[in-house]
Amino acid sequence: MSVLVCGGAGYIGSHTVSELLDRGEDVVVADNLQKGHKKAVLGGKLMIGDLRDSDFLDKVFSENTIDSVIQFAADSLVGESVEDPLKYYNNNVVSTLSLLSKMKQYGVDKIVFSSTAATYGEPQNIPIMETDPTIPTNPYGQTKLAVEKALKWCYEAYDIKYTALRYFNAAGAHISGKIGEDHNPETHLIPIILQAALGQRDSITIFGDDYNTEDGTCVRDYIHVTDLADAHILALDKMRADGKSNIYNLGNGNGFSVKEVVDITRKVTGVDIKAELGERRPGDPAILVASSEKAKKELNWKPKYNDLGTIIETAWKWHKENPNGFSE
Ligand SMILES: NC(=O)c1ccc[n+]([C@@H]2O[C@H](COP(=O)([O-])OP(=O)(O)OC[C@H]3O[C@@H](n4cnc5c(N)ncnc54)[C@H](O)[C@@H]3O)[C@@H](O)[C@H]2O)c1
Ligand SMILES: O=c1ccn([C@@H]2O[C@H](COP(=O)(O)OP(=O)(O)O[C@H]3O[C@H](CO)[C@@H](O)[C@H](O)[C@H]3O)[C@@H](O)[C@H]2O)c(=O)[nH]1
Repeated sequence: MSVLVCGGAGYIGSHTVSELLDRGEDVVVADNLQKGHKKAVLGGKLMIGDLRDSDFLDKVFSENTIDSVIQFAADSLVGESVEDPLKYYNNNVVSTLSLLSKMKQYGVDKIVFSSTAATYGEPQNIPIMETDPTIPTNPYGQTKLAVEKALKWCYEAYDIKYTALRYFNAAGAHISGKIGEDHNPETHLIPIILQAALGQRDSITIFGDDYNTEDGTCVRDYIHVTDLADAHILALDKMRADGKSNIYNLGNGNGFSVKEVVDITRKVTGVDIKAELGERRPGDPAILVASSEKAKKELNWKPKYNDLGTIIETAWKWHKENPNGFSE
């Protein structure tokens, strides 16, 4: 029996594939490589295709014996989603509905879904709890919330068990340095600062310093990618054991402002990275910090990388050793 990892050639997906392989699971990866990389998939079987392609999914489900699915495949840039919402509804909602139809058809009844802190929108409480209101401020978060609702109804109607994991900001790279974050174009804060440290950019731009936060810049909760990967496996284990559906936040509970992230990265790299002030980026909430108590209690999730300096060190190792990312 295999775990099907959709989007497994991407950043978080490839780190999860690595952890699944380490614990002896059979893995099938389905990815259209629009953002992913062949070299990021460290083992298992890679099948290249799009989740919206029904024939492709028939091939995936008929050629393999799938026990459960982990669904990472999506477009996931807040700013781009504001500019092009249809792209986000099309990929994020249509792809996952297409996948769910095939799961129903082939009798596969467990899915772990990559959701996001962006489902909450401008939070009413910090840290954010799973029971807090979900009012997304951008189409990206709205599409993820739409899928969460679809999962709930599919659970009730077809008994497809789901775990929606609402990640906060994924960061860092595999401790070994063998895989890491390689997005093109890169838009995420930490890799952008590291590109500046490598001299690949002259400077970075801070998107707004007039937010209602201590130093005026946005505050985020950065969680190590391997800690995220581990939570997916614990979620699978739990669904296999109790057959229940659930939603969990995954963050490390500490908020860091953009300016603080820049300062810590300067210390880690020893480079005096130049930071300029720019306009706010549309769709950005001021503060997103998680309460992950539910995941710790119910999944027995124990994040290992609690210090942001350590998280950035793992990313720095990857970027220094792979300044041009993956070769394919
Ligand atoms: N990176 C973060 O901080 C973060 C935070 C919260 C949630 N998420 C969610 O986690 C998931 C993974 O994020 P990531 O940063 O690893 O992204 P990523 O872009 O690196 O990975 C996504 C992968 O899915 C593939 N893909 C996209 N659409 C596809 C389709 N229609 N068919 C087949 N493959 C397709 C891409 O080629 C890529 O390999 C996404 O769903 C994202 O929304 C990410
Ligand atoms: O050049 C840059 C890039 C980012 N930022 C800021 O840095 C913070 C982090 O931005 P980024 O790394 O782009 O992540 P987010 O926009 O917070 O989104 C990430 O985290 C979300 C959950 O919190 C996920 O849902 C998204 O998929 C994922 O991209 C934000 O306040 C940005 O405005 C800058 O100031 N300058």
